[in-house]
Amino acid sequence: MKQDGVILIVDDDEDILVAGKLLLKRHFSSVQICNQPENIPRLLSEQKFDAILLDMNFGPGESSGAQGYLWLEKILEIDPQSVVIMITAHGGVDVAVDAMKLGATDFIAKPWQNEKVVATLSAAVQLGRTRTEAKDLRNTNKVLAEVSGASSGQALLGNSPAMKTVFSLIERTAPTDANVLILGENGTGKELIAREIHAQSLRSNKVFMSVDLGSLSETLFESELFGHKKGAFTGAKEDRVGRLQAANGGSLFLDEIGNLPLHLQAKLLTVLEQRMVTPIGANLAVPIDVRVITATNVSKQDLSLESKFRQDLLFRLNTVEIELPPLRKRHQDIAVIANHYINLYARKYHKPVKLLSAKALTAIENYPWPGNVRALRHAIERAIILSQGLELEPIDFQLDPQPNQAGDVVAPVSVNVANSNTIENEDLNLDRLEKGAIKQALQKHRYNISHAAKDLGLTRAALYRRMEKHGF
Ligand SMILES: Nc1ncnc2c1ncn2[C@@H]1O[C@H](COP(=O)(O)OP(=O)(O)OP(=O)(O)O)[C@@H](O)[C@H]1O
Repeated sequence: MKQDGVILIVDDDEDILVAGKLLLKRHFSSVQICNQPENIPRLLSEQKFDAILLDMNFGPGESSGAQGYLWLEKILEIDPQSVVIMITAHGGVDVAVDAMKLGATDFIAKPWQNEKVVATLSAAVQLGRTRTEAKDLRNTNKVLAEVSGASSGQALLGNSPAMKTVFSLIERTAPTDANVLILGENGTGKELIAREIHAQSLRSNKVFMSVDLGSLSETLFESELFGHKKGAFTGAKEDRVGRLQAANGGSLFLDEIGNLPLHLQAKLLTVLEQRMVTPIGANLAVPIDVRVITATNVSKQDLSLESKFRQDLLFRLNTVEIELPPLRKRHQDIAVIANHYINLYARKYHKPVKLLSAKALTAIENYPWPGNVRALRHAIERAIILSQGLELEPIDFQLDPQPNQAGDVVAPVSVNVANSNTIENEDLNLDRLEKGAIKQALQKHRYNISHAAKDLGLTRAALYRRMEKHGF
């Protein structure tokens, strides 16, 4: 069977070209020949060759190899990944060795032995493919690092004294490698802050790896974080690199760290102390270099309970602590964030940019936003889509009257599906029932997404998707 490989033979001796083509055609999928090296740049620009067989001497009586060196250099200049095999005259080993110092992969001496030529080219083609794959991988990694490492393109906004303190903390902390713990309710912008820290850090051109511990099932935690070897447990069909290892060189953002079970807290602590990670089922530990940024919506008070969170791990994680107050406690941020998203969604939905009416601004500034900035953002998106007037009015925001200033829930909820198997409400529309159940769960758990998701039997990610769908 022919090997998948595209080969180019460059030689001014027609006999060599014909013999080489006849031989190699039987073993490789494509063989091209060229009797004038001047055509090499054009050929390389037209096609990718897995291996190039290049003569050392062109022109009658030439034996110095100078032409071969020249064209070898030219080829590597055009594509440094090229795999070039030199064709040397009998006894021209010195010349071949010099060519290899310049970057040739191997050489074949004339007159050649067919088996040797095929074997050399077969290895060369494989090397060529591996080099191309490695280059593609490097490029993919670079793009991934750029995409994930960038500040997500989202502006971190705020005028409040609390946000000014946060900006200053980010600026001072980012360039150090200090671990940072971000505390705040769901939707306050913890992930945005983590990305900003990474973007302003010396690791900004490396990967930013985010792991939402709130949406992982307990069985997945360990393998997701630490990785596993093939066969380490039922279902481990192949080796898997853990997130800690994948974040090597960059920053690892562990969201909802409060959800990490106690026994894995111990394992994480060991990894951070030793800067080594051992995938499940592996014998060898792998060194890692990551900056760890964590976030949680668990209160500081709860986090300092040894029964819930290992205090030695907490001290490792909270070298710097950033506390993000809920939006209702920093209403000076509301106008600037609202205007930013009005512009963004007007562009997205091809709508005219509208101003907030004075009444609308007062309404959103006085609303307690139990879902914080995430909910404000969704409310703006909905308002942009629905608004028909010249300005955005309070009615466009469909603000629920239920929470009072302190964020306490006081309003009754219209749909009750939580405690009974029979649905008393007349409305059996599944979509509305789902919306009602989500609303009820969010209110019950004061917009704690992890708890609401658990109550609804959903992962956090699934709840977010549904919240988005229903415009929460
Ligand atoms: N200061 C801010 N300026 C602009 N947008 C913000 C700000 N804070 C949060 N947002 C937006 O609000 C949404 C939620 O932010 P983010 O995911 O960072 O919150 P979080 O606290 O990590 O939430 P969770 O605890 O649920 O994971 C995002 O769309 C984010 O862009």
